[in-house]
Amino acid sequence: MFSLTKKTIEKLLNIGFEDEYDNDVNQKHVVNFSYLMFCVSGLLLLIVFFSRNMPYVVFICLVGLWVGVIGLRYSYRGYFLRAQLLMPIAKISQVAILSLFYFGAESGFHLLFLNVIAYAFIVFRADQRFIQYWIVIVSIVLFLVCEFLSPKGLYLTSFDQNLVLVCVFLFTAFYFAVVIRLVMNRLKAVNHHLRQLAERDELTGLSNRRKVLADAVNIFADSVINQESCVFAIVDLDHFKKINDTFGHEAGDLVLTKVATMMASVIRTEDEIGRYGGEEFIVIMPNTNLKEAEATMERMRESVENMLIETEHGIVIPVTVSIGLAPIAPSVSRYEEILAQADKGLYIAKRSGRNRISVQSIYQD
Ligand SMILES: Nc1nc2c(ncn2[C@@H]2O[C@H](COP(=O)(O)OP(=O)(O)OP(=O)(O)O)[C@@H](O)[C@H]2O)c(=O)[nH]1
Repeated sequence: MFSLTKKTIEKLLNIGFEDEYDNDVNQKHVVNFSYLMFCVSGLLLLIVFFSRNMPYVVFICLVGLWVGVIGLRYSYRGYFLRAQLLMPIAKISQVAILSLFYFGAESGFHLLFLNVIAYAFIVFRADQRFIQYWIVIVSIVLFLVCEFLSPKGLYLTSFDQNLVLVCVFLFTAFYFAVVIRLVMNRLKAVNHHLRQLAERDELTGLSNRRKVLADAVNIFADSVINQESCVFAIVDLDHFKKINDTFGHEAGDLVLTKVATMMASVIRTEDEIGRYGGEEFIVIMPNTNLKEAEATMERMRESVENMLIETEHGIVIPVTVSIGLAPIAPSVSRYEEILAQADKGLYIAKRSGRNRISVQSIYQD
């Protein structure tokens, strides 16, 4: 029940846009949310006026509700600017009518101008400052008019008055809380997305060079401090230039992607893998002794060798990898030295005929 309500609300908030990373996504959420709140408050007022037997005002409430639905419809159809603009006009009219003509300023309805001001600041972009300032100025002026002219409205008992004030307070607090939450959630999602873009290799989906080297620094430091074994490996596709030249660059990309996925599936979740550059990858295996690392890398080598990667014409592309391995040694103070050792291992594996692994270790365990 709760998740169904949540899903329905999310659907309503997302009216009129699908792209999660759309530039105006925050504003659109707030616009839709404001319309939802507008409709809900309009409905409540409708009930109040109906129960007080005031058909004339009930009619005005119905008009307000109709405007709310039109706003949502604008959003749905993609007329975002119209949806943006109609909301403050409708809200200002609603609050002004309530405060100046019906309930009077003592009701406290005019505090709802705060919501309009918050709306204006969040929903309009820097290039829409003109509209933003107008909405803020009109709201402030009308607020002051209500406050200082103190128009009298319907006779409200002190209980009625308190009730309205509590409702206005709750409505405003809820509005602010949800709007801040919407903005924060979006910010979090965008930050996450940006981090992904900054840390992922676009082609293979693995960590990119920057991320895997940052991991290397951290894992190296942790291993040294905790005196744990750790092994670095560099994996390089054999004769990759030939694959590109023979089957085309697109086929080369396909090979890189498939091999990367296969390699990532061979290692443990606590291991790290990333694209070092071109057809070269780094694997970092924390908490692993050399024998275990050799076994994992041998499994990786074999898995790649046995892969069946086909071009779109059904031709199988033969792929193998050479791997250089190096464990952390107590005498080493920088991770770059371990990487250099692994690179040396890779060079030897290539020179010895490729499709093999080679260990460069200062000490064997
Ligand atoms: N398709 C594709 N090719 C790439 C990419 N990045 C680098 N390459 C190619 O990878 C090839 C690497 O060639 P080399 O460094 O000569 O190495 P190799 O042919 O694999 O030879 P060995 O490493 O000695 O076995 C170059 O032709 C690059 O253009 C990429 O993202 N996609």
